[in-house]
Amino acid sequence: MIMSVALIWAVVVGFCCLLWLAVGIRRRQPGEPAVENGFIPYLGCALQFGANPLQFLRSRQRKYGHIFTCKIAGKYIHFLCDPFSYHAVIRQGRHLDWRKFHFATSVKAFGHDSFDPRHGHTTENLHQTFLKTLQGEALPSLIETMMGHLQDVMLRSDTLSPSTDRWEVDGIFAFCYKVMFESGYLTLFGKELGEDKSQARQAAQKALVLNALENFKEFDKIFPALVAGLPIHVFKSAYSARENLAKTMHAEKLSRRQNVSDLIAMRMLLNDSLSTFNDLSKARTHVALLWASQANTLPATFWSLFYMIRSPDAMKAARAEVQKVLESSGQTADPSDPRLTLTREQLDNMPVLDSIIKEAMRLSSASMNVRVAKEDFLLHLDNQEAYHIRKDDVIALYPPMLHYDPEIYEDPYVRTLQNTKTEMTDFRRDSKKSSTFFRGGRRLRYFYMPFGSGVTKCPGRFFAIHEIKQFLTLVLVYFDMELLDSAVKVPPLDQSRAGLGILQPSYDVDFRYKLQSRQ
Ligand code: HEM
Repeated sequence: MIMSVALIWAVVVGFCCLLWLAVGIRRRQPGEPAVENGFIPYLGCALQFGANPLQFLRSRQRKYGHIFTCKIAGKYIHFLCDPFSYHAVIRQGRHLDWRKFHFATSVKAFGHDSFDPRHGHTTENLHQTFLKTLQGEALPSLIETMMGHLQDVMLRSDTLSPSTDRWEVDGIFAFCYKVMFESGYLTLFGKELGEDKSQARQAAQKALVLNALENFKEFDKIFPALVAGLPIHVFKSAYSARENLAKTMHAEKLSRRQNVSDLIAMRMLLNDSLSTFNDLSKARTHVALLWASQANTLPATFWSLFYMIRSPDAMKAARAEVQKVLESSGQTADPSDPRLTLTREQLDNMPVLDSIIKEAMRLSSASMNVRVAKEDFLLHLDNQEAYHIRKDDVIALYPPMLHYDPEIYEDPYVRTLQNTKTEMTDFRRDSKKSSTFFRGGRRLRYFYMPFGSGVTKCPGRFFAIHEIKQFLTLVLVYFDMELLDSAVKVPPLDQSRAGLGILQPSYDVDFRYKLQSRQ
């Protein structure tokens, strides 16, 4: 009896294996890139890729060359590793769909109805909404509001309560998280105070932001799993965290807030006028924007502050730059009346901070640029080779392959803020000069891509750089800061989020800060 059950199982397993071999794996057709199906049905190479994406891609690049195909979580992904061919993907955009993947990912993660106009829930051109409300004329007011909130959070509220005669010890990531989250949240979603400015009202407002922060953290933890396709219901606490956030973003709640950003105000209007979304779906679209505005900014701020504090040279140069900008605008920092302002032009003219932020992001960004083939087509690469791509296959660019390429960035891991050979790391040069980078003697068009590329390039990138610059400016003018361990190692990147943007540190790094005393 036991023998026959074992035999039946063996036959079933054997049959499944044959079925998988017959239909579950792809065979390379003439003219196609080399293909790796991986050993695990559906997942394919997902685990090997996930363990160390850069190492995985480099080893396949050595084996197969500029382009190869890997099955990952049910999708066939063509990884393009030749930076000179990145332009080819952008040029042949007519064969590629950038919306499909992005819209589908947002629906999966945030649970709202689709933004894809082809699905008929809305006619809003989301891309235009973002450009109108995050760039150009919309930018100065975002910057001004953020600067006010940053100073309120650092000095007026009880978030930090720093003093001149006592060092406070905190993790750098924890510090950046609480200051940037609260300031960014209030900048986008405004404050619910109305006429009532009583202490009780202020406390309720504070509690709302703190709850949002906790819910955001809980939800953000499982974000990679959602993108990989796992349903949110598997993660009970993350699901309720997301829904708690959505509850605070229903139209009637948001309409009570003051100083809501143009982005959220316009999205509310267009949700009502151009979509058939129900109230919950509308609220969830705002949660998606909260995530987009914070998930990368928080770790990017951490890495910027960490690398700056860690390098005495960088810190000295940054302090001098900040001092110069304040002097030239006739401002002095007064922590008891914190009202510094910096215009967009002044912020654009801070090459030292610019370099610190850009280098910090070069070393920590891992956003994968993804396009889906609309039809079978021939992808022409820079070296005149051409490859057949099948409909619905994915083409991916993985910028860390550039960011850590020693032929582009000499000593890519150690050069931060010490090497003066290239403009991006030379924090004394003028950032307005266009940077040029080469590989094998040829000038590169694409060498730095933390914000993505082409049509899907992050629309919030100017605001993001400005808000991190404002943050660094303020910590430099108001605080003295030191690492607890001046020889501390750079914490490893948490690779579980590889592909999704700026990676977080695997663990936090302690520092101490106190208010600068003024004579
Ligand atoms: C250091 C900070 C930031 C980084 C590194 C970053 C990076 C990115 C990346 C890589 C994408 C996807 C691009 C693609 O898929 O090809 C993206 C999309 C987006 N980002 Fe950012 N981002 C940052 C900050 C912000 C901020 C502060 C905002 C808003 C206030 C924002 C709003 C958005 C939006 C709305 C999208 C979706 C665009 C679309 O689908 O059309 N981002 N960002």
